[in-house]
Amino acid sequence: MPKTPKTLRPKTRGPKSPTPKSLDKTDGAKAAGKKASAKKSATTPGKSTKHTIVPTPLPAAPQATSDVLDRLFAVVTARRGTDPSLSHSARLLARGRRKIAQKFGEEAVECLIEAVAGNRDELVGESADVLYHLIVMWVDAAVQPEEIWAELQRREGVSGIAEKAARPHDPLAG
Ligand SMILES: N=c1c2ncn([C@@H]3O[C@H](COP(=O)(O)OP(=O)(O)OP(=O)(O)O)[C@@H](O)[C@H]3O)c2ncn1[C@@H]1O[C@H](COP(=O)(O)O)[C@@H](O)[C@H]1O
Repeated sequence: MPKTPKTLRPKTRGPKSPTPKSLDKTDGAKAAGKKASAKKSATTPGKSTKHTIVPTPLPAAPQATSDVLDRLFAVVTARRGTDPSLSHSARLLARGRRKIAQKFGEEAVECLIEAVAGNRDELVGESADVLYHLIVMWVDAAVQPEEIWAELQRREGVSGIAEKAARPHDPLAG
């Protein structure tokens, strides 16, 4: 039976909407303020009192940073050789390099489709899929994330235009 195209399958992962509003500190404080003033007017109808209710700030959501990539790499590395029925990473790693590369390619294509279509939220979700599958590929190939970070750092401050112009001229390139 032909496989259902992945784009038609329901996605179980991927933030389809940005950070929930309830996690937003500013909105939370606003909401708490509204609630407090509603309470206040309910207890003192038509008259203001000298009591001020200070809203309790909601705890801030932990800041998401790119450190998550290092943590994900450690988790995927630890999954290697574990029960494939319990871990998607273990399953992918057990299926081998070709399958891992294929999955990465599929996710990359889905990512570019969303980019071209201008679907911003879907692009965020697909980008996370691409990074996850790229990390599985690094684990399979025994590439450490630090090697990638070092390569990016080496390139820092070097314009791509300047780098290309400095390459030895290839007479066959025209
Ligand atoms: N970030 C991810 C992540 N992104 C996507 N996926 C999974 O990737 C799968 C993609 O499904 P597909 O149908 O495309 O792929 P498939 O099941 O290989 O299907 P076929 O193509 O073989 O038919 C889904 O099961 C997603 O849940 C992920 N699975 C795991 N992680 C991270 O990896 C950690 C470890 O996960 P496990 O290894 O599953 O414990 C988790 O805690 C997460 O942090």
